[in-house]
Amino acid sequence: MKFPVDFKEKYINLLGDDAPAFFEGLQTEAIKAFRVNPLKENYKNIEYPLDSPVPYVSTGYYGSVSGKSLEHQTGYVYSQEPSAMYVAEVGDIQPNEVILDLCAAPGGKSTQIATKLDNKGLLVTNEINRKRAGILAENIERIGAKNVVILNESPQKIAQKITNYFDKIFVDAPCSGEGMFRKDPDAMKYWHKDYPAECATRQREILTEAMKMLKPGGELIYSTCTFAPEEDEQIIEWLLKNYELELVPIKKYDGMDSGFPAFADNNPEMEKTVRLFPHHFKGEGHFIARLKDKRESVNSGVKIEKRNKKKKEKLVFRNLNKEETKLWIDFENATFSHQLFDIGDLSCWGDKLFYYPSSWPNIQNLKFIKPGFQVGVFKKRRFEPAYGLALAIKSTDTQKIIDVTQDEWENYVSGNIISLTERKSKNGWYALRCNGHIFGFSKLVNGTLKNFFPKGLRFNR
Ligand SMILES: C[S@@+](CC[C@H](N)C(=O)[O-])C[C@H]1O[C@@H](n2cnc3c(N)ncnc32)[C@H](O)[C@@H]1O
Repeated sequence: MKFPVDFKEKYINLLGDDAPAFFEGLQTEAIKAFRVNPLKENYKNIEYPLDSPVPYVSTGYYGSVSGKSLEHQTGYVYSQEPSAMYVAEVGDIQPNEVILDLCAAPGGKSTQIATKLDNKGLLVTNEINRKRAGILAENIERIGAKNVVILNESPQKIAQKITNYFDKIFVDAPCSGEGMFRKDPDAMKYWHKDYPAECATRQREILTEAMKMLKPGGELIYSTCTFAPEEDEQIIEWLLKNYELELVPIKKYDGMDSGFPAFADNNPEMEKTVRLFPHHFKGEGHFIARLKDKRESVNSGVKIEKRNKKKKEKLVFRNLNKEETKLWIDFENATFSHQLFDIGDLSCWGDKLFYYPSSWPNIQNLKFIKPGFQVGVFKKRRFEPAYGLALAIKSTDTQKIIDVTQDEWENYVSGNIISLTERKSKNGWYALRCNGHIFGFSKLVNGTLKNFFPKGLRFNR
C-alpha cells in the first residue's frame, strides 16, 4: 500500500519510534467481525460460529458474514468491524433513554443502539445523504426495532425543531477516514494535507448543532475513524473550551490506547478518551470520547413540539378513520395471539399505518425516511402488513406461521411464489419462517404463498 507522502511525514513526526509499526499495521489484513441481535428470538441460533467472542462487546464475534445469508436478511447478524462496535458500548445505553444518532448511515451504531434499547425509549437516527439514509432504513428494518424514527436531514434543521431533548447524542462524524485505509484503500484517494483540517471544520459545525439538542446532564459520544489529532483530541479540546462538558473516562481493554494529551495543548484529560490503532489493537483505526453535560437546567427549557392529533391539516400523521381501525383490528385479531399495539399509538401517514406514540417528538417539516415503525398499508378495503412487521415479531406472537425450507426461502427472496402442495392451511395471511427465523408475511391463496418480499430487496443466492 502506497501512502501519500504528506501522510507519512505527518505520522513519522507525530508517532516517532512507533511510526514504523504504525505503517506496517496499516498494511496487514483488516479484521472482520459481526454482532448478533438479542431482539430476535433464539438469537444465537445461527449458522455462523460463535467461538471467537469480541471481549468488550457482549454481542460481538470475530468472523465474516454474508449479506445474502438468511441470518443477515432476517437481522440476526450485522457485519461490523470490531473497533466500530466499541462506540455504542461506550455509550452505556439504558432502555427508556431517548437517543439521537446524528450521522448514522449505514447504521452500524444505530442498529447496536436499538438492540440495547430493547424497544423501550426512542432512537432518532439521522443521515444527511438520501441514498445512504435508504440503506440505513433497510438495516434498521431488518433488526426488528419498533422505536426508531429515521430522518434524512441536516443537523441544523433538526436542531431548529428539537432542543435540549436527548439523553444521549452520538456523533460518529464524517472524517478523513485514515483508520479505514487498510479496509478500504480507496479512502486514501480523498486524502490531502489539509483534508483533516477541512473535516474538523465540518465536525465543529455538526457538534454545534448537536449541543443544542442535548438535554442538561445528557451525554455526547463523539467518534471518528481517523488518526488525525485535528479531528480527535483537538475537537474534544474545542468542545471542552466552548461548552459545559466534562470527559467521562472510557475503559481500556487489551490493546486500546488512551488519547494523547500532547495532541491537545498537553491537556491530561485526553487520557480519558480512547484511540484504537491497528498495530496495537485487533480492529481498524478509531477514536472515541464520552462527554457529560454539566448543566443542571437551561433557561430556555426543553423544546419539542408534541403532536396534536386535532390539528390534522398541519401534521405528518392523521388519525385512523373507522374503516381503517376495523381493518387493523380484524387483522390483528386474526393474526396475533395478543394485542400488538395500543390503538392510540397508531397513526396514518397517507395510506400507511405507523406506530408512533404521542410522546415522541413532532417531526413535521423534517425530511424523513420512516416516520416511526411501519405496521402496514391500507389498500382498497383491505390491510396489508409491512415487511418490517414480520421482522419485529416473534413466534410467540402468532400461531399463523408456515415453515418453509431453505430452498423455498431462496426462491422466495428472488421474487417467486411458494406452492404448498402437501401442506393444508386456510387462506389468509401467515408469517413465513425458515430455520426458526421469521422472514416475511405472505398471503396464502389456495395453496400458493404469494410473494410479498419487497421488490427493491429481492436477490438471487
Ligand atoms: C462515519 S459515517 C457514519 C457511520 C455510521 N455511524 C455507522 O456506524 O454505520 C459519517 C456519516 O456522516 C454523514 N455526513 C456527512 N456530512 C454530514 C453533515 N454535514 N452532517 C451530518 N452528517 C453528515 C455521511 O453521509 C456519513 O454517512
